[in-house]
Amino acid sequence: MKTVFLSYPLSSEMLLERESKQVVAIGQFDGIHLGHISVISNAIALAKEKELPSAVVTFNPHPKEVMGKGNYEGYLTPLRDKQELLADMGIDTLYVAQFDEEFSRVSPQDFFTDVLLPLDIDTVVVGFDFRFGYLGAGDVVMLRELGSGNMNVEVAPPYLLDGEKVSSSSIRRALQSGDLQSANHLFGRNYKIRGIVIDGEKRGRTIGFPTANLKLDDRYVIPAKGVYAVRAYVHQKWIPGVMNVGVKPTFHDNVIAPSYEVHLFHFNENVYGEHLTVELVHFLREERRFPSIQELIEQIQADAKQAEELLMS
Ligand SMILES: Cc1cc2nc3c(=O)[nH]c(=O)nc-3n(C[C@H](O)[C@H](O)[C@H](O)COP(=O)(O)O)c2cc1C
Ligand SMILES: Nc1ncnc2c1ncn2[C@@H]1O[C@H](COP(=O)(O)OP(=O)(O)OP(=O)(O)O)[C@@H](O)[C@H]1O
Repeated sequence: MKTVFLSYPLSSEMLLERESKQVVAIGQFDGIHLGHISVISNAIALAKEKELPSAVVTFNPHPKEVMGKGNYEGYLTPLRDKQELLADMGIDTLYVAQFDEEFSRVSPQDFFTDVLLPLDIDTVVVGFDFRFGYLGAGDVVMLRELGSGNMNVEVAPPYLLDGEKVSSSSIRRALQSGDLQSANHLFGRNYKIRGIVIDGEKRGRTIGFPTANLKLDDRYVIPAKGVYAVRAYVHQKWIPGVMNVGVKPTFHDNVIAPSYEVHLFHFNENVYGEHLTVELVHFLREERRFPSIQELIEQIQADAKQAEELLMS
């Protein structure tokens, strides 16, 4: 998959020499959840049928990060994860439109004329509630009007699960409240985060549970504080383990930023400075303050046993 970065207004260097038209899905697609997958698969199927290449247009940073003045809760799939997932799905080109204040003020008409038309689109695929342009003033009715005579417009119906529209917002809420099971159900896969292993306080070893402390690579949505059964991709293998996301209240007061600590089972290799991908499989319990270190150790032993059983089943 090629990734092409676009900034507004588009220049000719951003537009590759094209041999044919293409089928393009447009959206923020943070999470690449089941709803997004249905829209994108629609584009891929149409592209196959028409023997044309497939593409996705997305926006980066997330418009809510740019417009939200720092209140943004984080990404489910930062750009790198999005690229990986879309490449795996078989998308040929990913267009990443640089989202900034100026781009946010582009009208729906100008977005169509200045961004979509130059992409040489045969068919554009969007979800039923797609909005575009300044203040989200453009919708699928307007897209069909603008498209008429220029390109086909395909609108994917709502993708529902248990009667509700699958959305990035509902997945963010589920992750933040410890409902990992719902989040993973809505993703259609397990949530993953990626980070580099940094020095911790080196206490883990002394309590019998050495942990790899992660500094996340991107501004991910912070999952609920607590203990998770996980698998980590390290040295080309998926290794089961437990992760604590939290502030270690047994040892610290007034810590705000949570740490991500992973204890891998039956693993004794040096991973400092390496990048780990951690897949969150089950939420086990909330983080607690223990009256003694011994009680914390006993609880971690129980967590590890429970995680190992769950991950084996
Ligand atoms: C599975 C697991 C569960 C944990 N649960 C808690 C907890 O409930 N409360 C707490 O204060 N610390 C908890 N911790 C964090 C430990 O206190 C921490 O791993 C230890 O202090 C080592 O920290 P360090 O690697 O920064 O040295 C947990 C750690 C693991 C691996
Ligand atoms: N459940 C769904 N069914 C069908 N189309 C969807 C669904 N969710 C999103 N889409 C479509 O996918 C594209 C990207 O949507 P977007 O990422 O804004 O959706 P979202 O998951 O609802 O996000 P948020 O919760 O942040 O509003 C849009 O074209 C949108 O209409």
